[in-house]
Amino acid sequence: MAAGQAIAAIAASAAHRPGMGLVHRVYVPRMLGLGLGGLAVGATLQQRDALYLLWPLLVGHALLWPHLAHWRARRAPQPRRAEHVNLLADAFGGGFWLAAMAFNLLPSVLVATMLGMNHLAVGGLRLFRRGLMALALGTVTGGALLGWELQPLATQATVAACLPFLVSYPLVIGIVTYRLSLRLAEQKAQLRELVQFDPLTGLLNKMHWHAQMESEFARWRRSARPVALMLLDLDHFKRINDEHGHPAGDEVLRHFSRLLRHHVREADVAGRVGGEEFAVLVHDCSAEQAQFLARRVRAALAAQPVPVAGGLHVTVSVGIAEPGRWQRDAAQWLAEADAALYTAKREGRDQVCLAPRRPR
Ligand SMILES: Nc1nc2c(ncn2[C@@H]2O[C@H](COP(=O)(O)OP(=O)(O)OP(=O)(O)O)[C@@H](O)[C@H]2O)c(=O)[nH]1
Repeated sequence: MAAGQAIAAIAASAAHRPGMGLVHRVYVPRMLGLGLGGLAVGATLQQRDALYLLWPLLVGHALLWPHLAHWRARRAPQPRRAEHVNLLADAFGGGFWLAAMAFNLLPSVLVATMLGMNHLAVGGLRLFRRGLMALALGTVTGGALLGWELQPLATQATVAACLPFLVSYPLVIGIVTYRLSLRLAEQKAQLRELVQFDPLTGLLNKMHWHAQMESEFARWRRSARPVALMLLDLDHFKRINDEHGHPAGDEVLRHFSRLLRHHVREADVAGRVGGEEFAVLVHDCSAEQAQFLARRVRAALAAQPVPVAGGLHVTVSVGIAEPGRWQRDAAQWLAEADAALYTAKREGRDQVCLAPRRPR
């Protein structure tokens, strides 16, 4: 993906309010969890001939609450916080049903475990602890309203009613987690693009190109494999901006970067290191050989006017330097290429200059 697309993708996701992703992610699991959990609770209520009044409450909680919770969180100024409150309300409701089921062991453990899993997944230990408190509060409320009873054994029908919840809910959570991890990997790749590449040209940006230059210099010190550093600076670029506007200047930069990419090899490292300044690390190449490459780039630029403002003729000045034992560090290597570029500018532009050779 080009760096420009990465910016657009990240900007698009930033356009959503923070926390909306969470609100959408918990919607389906809550619908399924409460729907199938409600089935297990219903079977237990049936088993113990519970209060008639509990049935509409159960239907409302299992079938209506997930939509109400989603609607509430979507409209909240802070969706993430609202969703956390919803999750605590889930726990309170769960606690109430534990008391209403007279702590029937299988559905009670199932409900408490699934709630705990949700809280841990969404808000870590902090939400888990708060969820436990909400669960306890719901249990106390249920016990106080309905009386404290203990009927831990489940009938066959209750066990059967627990199975769909037991089987499907972890699978759904698995799918949600997998999709989340895919999204995170995608965003990580987008961020990597942003950190490394120049959004206008798609070449390496200054910071990353400099890092490559440093490691290339270190590699050369170890192996002495030839490498040349080429600095290319478009001539009188300010005039292009002034006479034809900034967008035309941007098109010139894009045009030149395409041309540069076309002429260097895949292994060479090209970057945009300033407004209209580009740099290439040309591998397995002496300064003299790099000079041929630079002349080819210069000739190609001269032969292909940039397709803006009826065809703009642009020229480029180039400075080239090799690494040498006399250089303390990569910065000195770069300074020599820069001095050669300065010579090319001073001597009339549109030309290629080599840094003077020194004894190795
Ligand atoms: N369109 C556009 N212009 C840029 C960008 N970045 C820097 N510039 C412009 O590039 C111009 C560079 O001008 P100078 O440094 O004076 O260089 P120059 O006009 O090319 O002159 P010489 O290098 O001496 O030939 C400035 O006008 C900057 O505003 C960019 O991303 N897009």
